[in-house]
Amino acid sequence: MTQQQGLFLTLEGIDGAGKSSHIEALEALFKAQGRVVTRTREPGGTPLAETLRTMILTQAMDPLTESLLVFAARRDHIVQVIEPALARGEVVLCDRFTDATFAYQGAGRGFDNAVLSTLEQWVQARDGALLQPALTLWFDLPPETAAERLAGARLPDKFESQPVEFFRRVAEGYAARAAAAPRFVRIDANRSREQVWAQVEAALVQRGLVGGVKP
Ligand SMILES: Nc1ncnc2c1ncn2[C@@H]1O[C@H](COP(=O)(O)OP(=O)(O)OP(=O)(O)O)[C@@H](O)[C@H]1O
Ligand SMILES: Cc1cn([C@H]2C[C@H](O)[C@@H](COP(=O)(O)O)O2)c(=O)[nH]c1=O
Repeated sequence: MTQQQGLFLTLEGIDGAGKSSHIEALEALFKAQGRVVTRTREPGGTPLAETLRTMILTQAMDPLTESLLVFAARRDHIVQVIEPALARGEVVLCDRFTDATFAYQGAGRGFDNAVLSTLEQWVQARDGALLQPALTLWFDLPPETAAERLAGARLPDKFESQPVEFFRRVAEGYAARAAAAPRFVRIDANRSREQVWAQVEAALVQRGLVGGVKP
């Protein structure tokens, strides 16, 4: 039997946009197609990267330190989890990846995009190219609505405690990334869960990544 090609798919959006609410159904959808799925997240996905995640999400630090820790976690995640899973022909579903760094540290914190691009080159170099997702589902939701959804849902972490202006900049960062890369699919997240899921499923079907099977 020929091995299937690995597929790297990421979910992006501001905090509270609804990514995590759909990742389980996405996993089920690919499994229903006979695919093996590695579901993971950033920052995190390995013991070392999860330790770094705790630091990043709980401790105050300057934007360069934050960026270096995010990319250090990413490097370990790529080497230990993402690349091996892709080499085995699996579907890697990752809750956030480098677009989040450009959106949060770049647009949100105002950190230098050129430095982030250099770190990206170092960390994601792969056979003379850059490891990038094949598809990025961008959950686009107004920051005010995201804040309403998160209010009372859980205790806010360091990023979730930021004012709405921060998330406006992060959302603009995502919009700029999406305009520059055809791998992005905008999901209108300001809809019911069912309507959001219908857009996700349609995006995958349109690109021939899954058949029309319901999970
Ligand atoms: N379409 C929707 N309509 C209303 N509420 C929603 C919808 N989708 C998700 N929610 C709720 O909004 C909150 C945030 O959703 P979720 O945790 O999936 O967002 P997220 O993008 O993963 O956030 P984070 O990145 O901060 O983890 C949750 O309480 C969830 O139940
Ligand atoms: C990958 C990545 C993440 N962040 C921020 C974005 C979120 O606020 C948290 C992760 O929390 P989630 O509930 O798992 O979404 O980390 C960041 O600032 N930079 C990054 O590169």
